[in-house]
Amino acid sequence: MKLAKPEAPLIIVASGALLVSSASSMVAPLFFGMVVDAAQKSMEELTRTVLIMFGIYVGGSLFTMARAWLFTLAGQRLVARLRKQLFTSVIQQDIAFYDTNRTGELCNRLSSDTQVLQNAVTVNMSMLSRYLLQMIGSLALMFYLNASLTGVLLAVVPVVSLLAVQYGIFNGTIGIMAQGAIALVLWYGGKLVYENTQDKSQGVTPGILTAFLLYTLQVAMAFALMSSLYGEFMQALGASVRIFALLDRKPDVDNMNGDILGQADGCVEFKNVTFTYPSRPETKVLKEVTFAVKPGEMVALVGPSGGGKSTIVNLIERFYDPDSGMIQLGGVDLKSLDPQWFRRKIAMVSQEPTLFACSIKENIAYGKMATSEEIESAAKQANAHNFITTFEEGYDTLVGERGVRLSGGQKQRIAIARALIMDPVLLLLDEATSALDAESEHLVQEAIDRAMKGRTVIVIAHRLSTVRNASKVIVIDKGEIAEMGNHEELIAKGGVYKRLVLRQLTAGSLYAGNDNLDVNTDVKHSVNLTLEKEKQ
Ligand SMILES: Nc1ncnc2c1ncn2[C@@H]1O[C@H](COP(=O)(O)OP(=O)(O)OP(=O)(O)O)[C@@H](O)[C@H]1O
Repeated sequence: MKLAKPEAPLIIVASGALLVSSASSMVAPLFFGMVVDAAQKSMEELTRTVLIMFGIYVGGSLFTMARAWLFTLAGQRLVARLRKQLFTSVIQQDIAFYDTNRTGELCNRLSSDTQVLQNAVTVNMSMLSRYLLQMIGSLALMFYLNASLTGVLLAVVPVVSLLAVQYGIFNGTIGIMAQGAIALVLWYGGKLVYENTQDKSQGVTPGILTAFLLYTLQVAMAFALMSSLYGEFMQALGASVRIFALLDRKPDVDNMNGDILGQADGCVEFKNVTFTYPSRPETKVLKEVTFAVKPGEMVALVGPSGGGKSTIVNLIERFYDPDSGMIQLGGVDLKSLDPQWFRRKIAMVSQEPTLFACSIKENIAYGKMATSEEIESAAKQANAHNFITTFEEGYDTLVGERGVRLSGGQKQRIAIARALIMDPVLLLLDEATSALDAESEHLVQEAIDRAMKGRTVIVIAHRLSTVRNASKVIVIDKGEIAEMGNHEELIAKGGVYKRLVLRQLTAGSLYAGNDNLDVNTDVKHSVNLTLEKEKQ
């Protein structure tokens, strides 16, 4: 596996330690048996054997510790790199990916799936190799020492293993008691075999018998523990399939390649754009949409809720690609431009701005490395400076997760400052419909009006006053352009737009089902005048 390459030396050393520690546990029962026999001979022999056994035990333990430490180290390094690669892959994905993948699941991929994989390739793998080595080594030694006795004792291995797998008898106090009971049964069973067979003549000593019993237990235990690893390996298999699917996923909207234009002029053109959200392939959200926005123009998108206004904005940012047709920026197909480049030329202020859990300063300077002066100047233009300076920490105030420590109006003004600091050629705006108090609303509106000056603006308009100032109003209904023209022309036309305006005048809303909208009395008056003129 390419991923494990840098850890290869560590894993090789760890495997060496694994071999030595497994060998020591393989010979341990034999030496225990030798102690039993030595006890019947002389004190010196007993001392010598006990010392050798102790040496093997201490040496084996040291290698076991080294093995565990090295495998853990290799595993942690591996998982750290895997997480970095996964994170890079996650943040490179297109927006469509986030429409279908939940954040919680992605976090799981990064945290627990990688952890499961780490355990599998290091701890579980080393345990499996150790048990396997222990089992094969022990069996080989037993056969070498006495084949017929091995045959008899091995008959009990499946029973003990089954008990162990079924009831987990190797854990806790019950485990120790169960092991003791099994050892007793084996001891008497073995003794019986020993006394009633010709093995007596083959030099089976009580020590060898003890060693055999311990080996039988060891083999049974290794077998049981190996089967318990099966579940963990299956889990790791699932985790690795999910991880590698994510690592290998190529975003549909390619972020890496594309041209950089010398100058971006803010001119936007939609040519027969048809679009379906990948997460809802059965519904066409935009149908053959064609319009052009000239540099410096202010264009308002209006229409009933769900008509496709935000979708148009999403497509300009190239969060998605159209199914057919073309979107051009500065006369060039958006698909052939470098998204990282053109997104720096476009700023977006949405109804619910996304703030990050850091300071106000960092939130404003999110799109650009800016000086304190630039940050302050942007905040002043966005009517945010005054409220920021009332905070004890000023621009260093932490806004909390998603900006929870700020009011709706304050969040919007921070978002406007963030847009202004970029000095974008194209400003995409979604006017707030959320209920702001009159003071806050006025400050936000003033900031928006200021932000619009001197650049191309496409605004999803909710206020009649904005629409009236727009050089072009595009009415989007059910994914199609229903009408296009300026306010006066569209009122004169007497179509969808006029009905929307009338509804706003009667229900206080430019859109069906939304009555939070503000209509200034003077605007109402002017529209009424227009409508009356039209009647005459
Ligand atoms: N990410 C998405 N995945 C699937 N469908 C979506 C997605 N976003 C919007 N839609 C659907 O696309 C259609 C157009 O939505 P859009 O948000 O563009 O409308 P809108 O005119 O901006 O509405 P509103 O004024 O309520 O914001 C709706 O039917 C909506 O349900």
